[in-house]
Amino acid sequence: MRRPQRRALAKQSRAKDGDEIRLLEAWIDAGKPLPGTKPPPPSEESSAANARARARDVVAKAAAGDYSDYGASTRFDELPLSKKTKDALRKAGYKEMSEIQRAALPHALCGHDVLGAAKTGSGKTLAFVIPVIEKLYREKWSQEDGVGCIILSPTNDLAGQIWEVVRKVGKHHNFSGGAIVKRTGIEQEKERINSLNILVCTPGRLVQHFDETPNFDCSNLQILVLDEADQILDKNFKSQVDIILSQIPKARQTLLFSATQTKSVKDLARVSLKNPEYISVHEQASTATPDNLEQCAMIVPLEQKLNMLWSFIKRHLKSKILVFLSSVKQVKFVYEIFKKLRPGIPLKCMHGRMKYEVQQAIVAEFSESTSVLFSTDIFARGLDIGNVDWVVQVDCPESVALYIHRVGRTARYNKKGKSLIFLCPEEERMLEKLKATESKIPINVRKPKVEQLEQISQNVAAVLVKFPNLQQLGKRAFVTYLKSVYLQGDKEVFDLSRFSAESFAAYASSLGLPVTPKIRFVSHKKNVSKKDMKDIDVKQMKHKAEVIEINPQVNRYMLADDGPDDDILYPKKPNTDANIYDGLDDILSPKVPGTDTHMEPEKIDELAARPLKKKKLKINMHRPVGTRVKYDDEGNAIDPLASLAEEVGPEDVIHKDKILQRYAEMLREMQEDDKEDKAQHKKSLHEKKFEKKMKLKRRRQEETDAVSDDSGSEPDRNQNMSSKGKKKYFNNSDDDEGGDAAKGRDLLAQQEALALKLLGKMHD
Ligand SMILES: Nc1ncnc2c1ncn2[C@@H]1O[C@H](COP(=O)(O)OP(=O)(O)OP(=O)(O)O)[C@@H](O)[C@H]1O
Repeated sequence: MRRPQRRALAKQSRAKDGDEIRLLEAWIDAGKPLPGTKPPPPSEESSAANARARARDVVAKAAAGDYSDYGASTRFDELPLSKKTKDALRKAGYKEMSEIQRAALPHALCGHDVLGAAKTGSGKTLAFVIPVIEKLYREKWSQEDGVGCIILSPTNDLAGQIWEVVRKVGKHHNFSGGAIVKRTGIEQEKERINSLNILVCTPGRLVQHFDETPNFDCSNLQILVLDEADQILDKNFKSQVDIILSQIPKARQTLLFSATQTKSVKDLARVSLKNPEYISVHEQASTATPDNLEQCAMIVPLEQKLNMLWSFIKRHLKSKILVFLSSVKQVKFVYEIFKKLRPGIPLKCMHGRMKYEVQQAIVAEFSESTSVLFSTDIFARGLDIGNVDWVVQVDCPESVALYIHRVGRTARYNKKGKSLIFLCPEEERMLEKLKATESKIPINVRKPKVEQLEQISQNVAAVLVKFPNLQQLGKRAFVTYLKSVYLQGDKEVFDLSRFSAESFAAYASSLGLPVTPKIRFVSHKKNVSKKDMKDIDVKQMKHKAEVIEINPQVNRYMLADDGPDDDILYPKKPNTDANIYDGLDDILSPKVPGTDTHMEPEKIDELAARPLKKKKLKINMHRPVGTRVKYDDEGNAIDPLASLAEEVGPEDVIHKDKILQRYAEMLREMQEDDKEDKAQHKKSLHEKKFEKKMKLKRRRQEETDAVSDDSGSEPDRNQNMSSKGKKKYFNNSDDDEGGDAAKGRDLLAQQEALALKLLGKMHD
């Protein structure tokens, strides 16, 4: 009895969906925004009650065939969205649209390709998730239709986060989908991937499925989304994205979003956008970063960075702080050391070498509690953690764009936040870039209060003595930091030759290391695959912790999931928004009025307290690729040619001349051996022959003796016979043949002996 009822209900619901889809399609078509149009500013009279009434009115009119121009909507419920989506949005607390949502949703809903740019934390995720769900709903997509949408994200964690938003918004719909991340094994994924309608994944994982999953089919794809599009389209993902684009239909909708959007025509041509809407809602804004973000920079010499970070944390024990370092080793080292030194606030660390579940657990914990999270750039883009008070960049970001993404982990969606970046004096150029008008970053330079700077190098050294394994980690943190600087593409900012050998030594000692680890920079073969290069590095690091070779072709991202010290201070540049920095008084820096951004030399002397006068390393970073710079024990660069002899060890290179010489020697030896063998063989033949002769002689003698004992005639006959026999023995043709055969055997034996010798020599 129940079954027919259920079937009837399903039928009813399908009919209802069908009606709703017809209504939505008519509404979308009738009220769609004209290409290139932006929404008008929201009207003033929007009390919550008014807005709700207006939304009800809009929907009622649409149902009656009077479709509104939804391009001007300010609330989600004024848009031509399915009831299921609206209900989910309402339950999740999303009512008013953000600026990017207002601008992008009307275009995306009516099927336009969109290239969306808006500040970090401004709600870009919903701006692409809603159109995805609505498109599949209107297409009546079901499990049997296979993959209808792919959302690409640069990291697994971000893919997981986006999937959660898809789940939240699509919870009343019947789509299947998932974040294809390393949590589930690839084999399990292969089994289910063809039945998923919405895939959220990294380009690498998707390509793996194209390569390995039988019958993996995306030929029905309706929408492709690239979150953090500029990163997905950059050279690090190029080959993977090209494969993906070759496997999906060209007739699709494409949505590209990022806070730092690509404007490269080449990039956009690759994704074959069709009349895209370029929506950059904050293009006219005075800042590229969130308005509620207070930003500050400090010039900190390499060897004082750890002290500075420690002192900062000790003064912010009630804050949620996200700290960016440039390599996994640094993250691990700083985390382990600070944990041992107990600053009085929970510490966490996160990097790409962790299991996905562990990363998720850490993110969840960090969201909940006041703590310090040390992280690589795996966390820099997209991740949405509530209420981060401070973002501290201990190591300089590789670009202004990365700076924007890192600081964007705080001050999200109307919340307040603060950020602090430590820059070495050698990286001063980055400060200029951040302050450049076109960067639109209102950053304020502060100088720390020296008296509040805690010197922890000795404590760190004591920890290393107690925990020797941390010493290894310290060495690796040291070398990977230098490595990351060396591998940076922007040599205006990252130039190791600007650092003195003494600052390296002081940096090593600030990490508690008793000696400065040796570093060697090497260029490896061209055309080595990224994976191989990574392996080379890892291998080298495994067996020689102190001498690390750096391949300039190793991409920086490879390290990412793999720092600096003293305070030099810039006087603060006058800023018309000076009072927005009031909240920063509590870092370690009093405000210094003035316009000059030069370093104060007396401060450098006072604070850096460097043991020796700076001596510049003679490193030519602009040398042609393929040459190697080596350093001696003091850290001085050795002339590449001078070090060539040393570099080319017998085990490294096989010399052709030497090989030929060795072969000639072997041949001579073998010929001599040959002569000896022949002589030996001849001798042994002679001996045998002689022995036979003697035997015969003896026998004949015996016979003669026997005959002489007999009667007369017979012995002559016998003698004749024996002499005949003797003659016959030596002269008959059989015997002649036997002699040739013996010669042949001898020759064969000689050859075998020779071959054996030759083999023996070769093995030697
Ligand atoms: N309309 C809205 N109303 C209320 N909160 C919203 C709205 N849209 C988004 N949010 C919230 O704002 C926060 C940031 O959103 P989201 O992660 O989409 O930002 P983003 O622009 O993608 O940032 P990023 O550039 O860092 O990736 C999230 O916590 C999200 O839940």
